[in-house]
Amino acid sequence: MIVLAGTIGAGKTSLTTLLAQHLNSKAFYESVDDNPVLPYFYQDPKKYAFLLQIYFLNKRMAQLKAADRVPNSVMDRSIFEDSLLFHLNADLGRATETEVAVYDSLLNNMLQELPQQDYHKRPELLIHINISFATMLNRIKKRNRPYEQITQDASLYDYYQTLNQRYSQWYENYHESPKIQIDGDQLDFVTDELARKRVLELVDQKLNTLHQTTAVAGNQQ
Ligand SMILES: Nc1ncnc2c1ncn2[C@@H]1O[C@H](COP(=O)(O)OP(=O)(O)OP(=O)(O)O)[C@@H](O)[C@H]1O
Repeated sequence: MIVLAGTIGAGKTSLTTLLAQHLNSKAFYESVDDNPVLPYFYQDPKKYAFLLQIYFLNKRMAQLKAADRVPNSVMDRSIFEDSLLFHLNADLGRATETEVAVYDSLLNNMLQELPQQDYHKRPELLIHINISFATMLNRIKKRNRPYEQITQDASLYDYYQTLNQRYSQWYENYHESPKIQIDGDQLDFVTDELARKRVLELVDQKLNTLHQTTAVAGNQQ
């Protein structure tokens, strides 16, 4: 299982599609437009932050179980980032300490579920698409989901900025699996054919290295 990571508008969904095609495998998407809680969350984050996380956690666990059965499956967001987003929301006063404690413990419990398959919960590779704050704002504007627009709610500017900053730190501290970072400002794999090729090359190289390491480890046993 390969998982994509990155802030809002980083291009996770698009790269998931590209990679699944490239690897001749299956893509697993978190559908955003039919998320019943998201518009409410943006309207009243304090009231709906906890419910939104429970919604995402439930969906992602189901997705993980389905993706686990497919070789080389590609997922459009990692379960680990939900925690990053929830902790940011909690720090902004949108969730109580108790809600955070309950969420953290539930996440932990769920990740330990099916212990015989525990290693499958850790992806083979995490791909972080790193974009600057300016690119993030452009993409959000261009995509035009009403509830994400800063013109609707000026406080979103700070939320997005902090989220973008926390992602860099989060990636540095991520050690659940092998990882690779793609420069999403430089490599616009959605519109630029050459960039697309380069990104797929980078991923192939990393996967080859990982497969070689696994083969060597296997031979030594
Ligand atoms: N765990 C979470 N907590 C709060 N909001 C979340 C969480 N996960 C996703 N979101 C929200 O859901 C929406 C979709 O986010 P996400 O980054 O997954 O997809 P995206 O914006 O389509 O990204 P991409 O363009 O990279 O595919 C955003 O408004 C984001 O803020």
